[in-house]
Amino acid sequence: MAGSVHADAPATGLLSTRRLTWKVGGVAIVDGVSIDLAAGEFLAVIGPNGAGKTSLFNLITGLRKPSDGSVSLDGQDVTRLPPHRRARRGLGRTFQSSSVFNALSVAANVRLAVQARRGGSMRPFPLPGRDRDVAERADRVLWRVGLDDRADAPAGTLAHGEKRKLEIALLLAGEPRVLLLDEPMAGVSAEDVPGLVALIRTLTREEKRSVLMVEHHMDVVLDLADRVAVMHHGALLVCDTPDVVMADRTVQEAYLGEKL
Ligand SMILES: Nc1ncnc2c1ncn2[C@@H]1O[C@H](COP(=O)(O)OP(=O)(O)OP(=O)(O)O)[C@@H](O)[C@H]1O
Repeated sequence: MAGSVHADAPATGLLSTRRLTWKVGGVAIVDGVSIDLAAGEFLAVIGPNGAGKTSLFNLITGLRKPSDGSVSLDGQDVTRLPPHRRARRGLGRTFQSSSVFNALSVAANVRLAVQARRGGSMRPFPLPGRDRDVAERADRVLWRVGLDDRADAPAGTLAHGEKRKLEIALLLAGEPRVLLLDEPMAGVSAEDVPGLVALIRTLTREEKRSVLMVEHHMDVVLDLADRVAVMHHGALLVCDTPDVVMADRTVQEAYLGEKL
């Protein structure tokens, strides 16, 4: 398996998995995956439909319990921790299906996420004084993703591209050290893709965040990723630089009949 981590190697990444496995009815949906995500690294996870990419994310964030193997953050085993405890340790995730409250304003959605991060209640409207720093933090995050001019709009009225930005804002509100982006370009119109790619590049490279991203658009993957992990039938086929991965014959074969 080119460029990948040996299953017995110590967990050296900011985020590491070892022999991570999830079986359903005896079938391995995720099959012995060992990866290391270094601090400041951008690792893309690709693979044909049904390869197990979202399931791998679910195991890393704790939404699913593995049948075998481990997940560690900063060298600490978090395999048994529930999702909110992993989030508190710096693991943040966007979802393919939207996690936005459509009836609330864009700003109120972000304030809720900031409050949740600070261990506050989920009150949708800030109180004066005590919650001022929450509102200020939310404003900063909205400005950061370029949604400050849409702060008062109901979230349900946002266009697809704007909604993706709001999902990224909700993620940033949690102040994560490791960002898990699940298909950030899904549903985004072709003309909005470059803007969203530029935003993700700025948020990650300039601020040296570590990112694990599942994405089907290969041009986006090649544009952003330092390394690419390819999954097929639940297992890791290759994990290496984009050039090496694109030239790999087993990868071409895995994608047979699909556009790479
Ligand atoms: N809860 C479940 N029970 C049984 N099978 C499941 C479950 N969740 C996922 N699967 C199956 O596991 C396989 C991997 O699914 P997963 O969504 O992880 O793939 P993926 O690589 O993210 O696919 P896509 O690119 O289409 O989003 C699929 O065959 C899917 O049907």
